[in-house]
Amino acid sequence: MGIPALAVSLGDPAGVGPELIGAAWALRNSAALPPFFAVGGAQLLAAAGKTRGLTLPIEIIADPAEASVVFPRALPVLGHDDAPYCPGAPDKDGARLALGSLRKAAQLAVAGQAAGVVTGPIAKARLAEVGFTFPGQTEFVAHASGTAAENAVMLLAGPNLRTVPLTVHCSLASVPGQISIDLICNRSRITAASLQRDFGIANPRLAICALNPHAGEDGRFGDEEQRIIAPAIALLRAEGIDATGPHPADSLFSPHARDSFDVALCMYHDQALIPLKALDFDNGVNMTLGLPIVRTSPDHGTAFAIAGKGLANPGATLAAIRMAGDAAMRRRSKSA
Ligand SMILES: NC(=O)C1=CN([C@@H]2O[C@H](COP(=O)(O)OP(=O)(O)OC[C@H]3O[C@@H](n4cnc5c(N)ncnc54)[C@H](O)[C@@H]3O)[C@@H](O)[C@H]2O)C=CC1
Ligand SMILES: NCC(=O)COP(=O)(O)O
Repeated sequence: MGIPALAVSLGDPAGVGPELIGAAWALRNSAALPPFFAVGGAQLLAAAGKTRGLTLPIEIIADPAEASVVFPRALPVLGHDDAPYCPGAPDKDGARLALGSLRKAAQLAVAGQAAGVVTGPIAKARLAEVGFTFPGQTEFVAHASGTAAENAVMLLAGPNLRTVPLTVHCSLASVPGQISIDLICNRSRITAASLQRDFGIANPRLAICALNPHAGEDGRFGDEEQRIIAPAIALLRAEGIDATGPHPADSLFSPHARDSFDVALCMYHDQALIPLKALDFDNGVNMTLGLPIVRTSPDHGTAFAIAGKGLANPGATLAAIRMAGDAAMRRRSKSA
């Protein structure tokens, strides 16, 4: 029996998520995408597709197992949950639909009825208004799959770069207090194992960023490098992990330096996401490492201002679906 289809959650219905699901289905052959189905939103997806000039054949399915058969001729949509299409105007009904779609997609992946989950972009503040208590979809999917939040690691991956933010959705002021030897070692171990398992990199090279300018300049601009980051790197190296650093972050992303590592572990969100989005915005994928299930997402957000205008680039959604399919295949072939 083949691998099941991927479950794709809608994201916020007022954002670019729904139109990009339709665009991905329309490009499925040229983009060599694995089979996927959307979780809910049949009317919404049809209306969003129209804004891009697409008349999408949509078939509602009752069981994810039907998706792979339907996929070549129509966009499979699981179930009847729906909402009106109001691009650029998020509301609570839409947030509830987004949350229900995310929850169901994650459940199906956990149950093995989907090969993995690809999450459409949500606005965290909108979902919080309808009871979403997690900082983001990363922590939600970790919880749904029985994984401790500290073991769910955010990877941003594009054709030119992979980065991991070691701290994520928190204030910049809280970052120095959150960085510890345990945090760096735990997330580095998960990253190294995931690059082997999901990307087939036998001996991943991890570049660990400094926190301070010039890696602290021998303690003149901060001592986190000496107290925390260098000792963590020494521990990782003693375990056989190819970790280097602390690297001054300003030069780590130059074309020459990028050849010297497979992933950069960064101390805070923007240190990781700025270079990734500068280089690979239209093909960037957010993947959660350390889970028993595969989860990816496009790197971008809801982009409310351009939703429904035919302007949103589908590249990151295509890349997220493809990466999830590749990872699921690798896991499947290893366990066979
Ligand atoms: N994976 C997810 O669920 C993510 C969700 N977000 C959420 O999205 C909301 C908006 O966040 P922003 O920081 O404004 O980021 P954003 O990615 O939504 O928009 C940033 C800029 O990029 C443009 N853009 C985004 N996607 C595009 C695409 N596919 N093609 C062309 N242009 C595109 C937008 O028009 C805007 O100018 C926030 O509520 C945030 O929480 C942000 C990042 C990821
Ligand atoms: N900046 C990345 C982002 O917001 C995605 O977060 P998540 O919802 O995937 O946890």
